[in-house]
Amino acid sequence: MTEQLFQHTLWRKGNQFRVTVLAAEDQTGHNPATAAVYGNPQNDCLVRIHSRCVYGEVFESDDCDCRAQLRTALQMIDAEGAGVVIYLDQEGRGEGLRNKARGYAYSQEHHTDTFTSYRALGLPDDSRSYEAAAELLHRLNLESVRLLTNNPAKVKALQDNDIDVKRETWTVPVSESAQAYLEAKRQFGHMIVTAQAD
Ligand SMILES: Nc1nc2c(ncn2[C@@H]2O[C@H](COP(=O)(O)OP(=O)(O)OP(=O)(O)O)[C@@H](O)[C@H]2O)c(=O)[nH]1
Repeated sequence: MTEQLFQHTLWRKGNQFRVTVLAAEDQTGHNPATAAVYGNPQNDCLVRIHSRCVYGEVFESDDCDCRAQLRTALQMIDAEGAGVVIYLDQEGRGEGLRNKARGYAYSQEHHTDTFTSYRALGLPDDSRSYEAAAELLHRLNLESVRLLTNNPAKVKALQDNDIDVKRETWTVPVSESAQAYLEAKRQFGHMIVTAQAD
């Protein structure tokens, strides 16, 4: 089925932005890829592709960097006046909340990091896909972007979908309790330079 863009505006901290939802017309029951589009983004604009984390973003858990990254990306793009934040409903690195919660419980019982726990539970390290994000960028006429990420899989996924990517190195200050998570991501190949505690 052909996917369509559904668009409208919202306000954030006094600035208006455009919401762009990429979905099949009759798509209900799960959340499609969504973009917050600031200003009039052109090639080489700042882009953040962010996967859902209910613990960090909604419950304000300090155990991961998800909330800090999302807020920082929104602030940076808002400050530049143009750019895109794409939000993907890919909780728990694509495994969903049930398996994410199982992983957390396993980690707390066995003192393992998140990747070790997933493996012990027979789950893939990361089952996310970024095709919908690439499609959204194409629909926004963006062929090259400055991507806010430390995750090489996101860079490769966009490149594989014919988008030229310059990785925007960033360091988002996070609390002490997120350091173990950052270290696990680093060992898994994320290009995290330093992790600052606030
Ligand atoms: N299983 C599990 N998933 C987590 C944990 N903390 C965060 N996540 C998930 O990890 C993913 C983080 O996604 P993003 O913030 O988009 O990106 P990233 O892969 O960390 O890479 P960056 O672009 O560098 O931030 C989301 O799917 C979260 O739900 C955790 O402790 N355990």
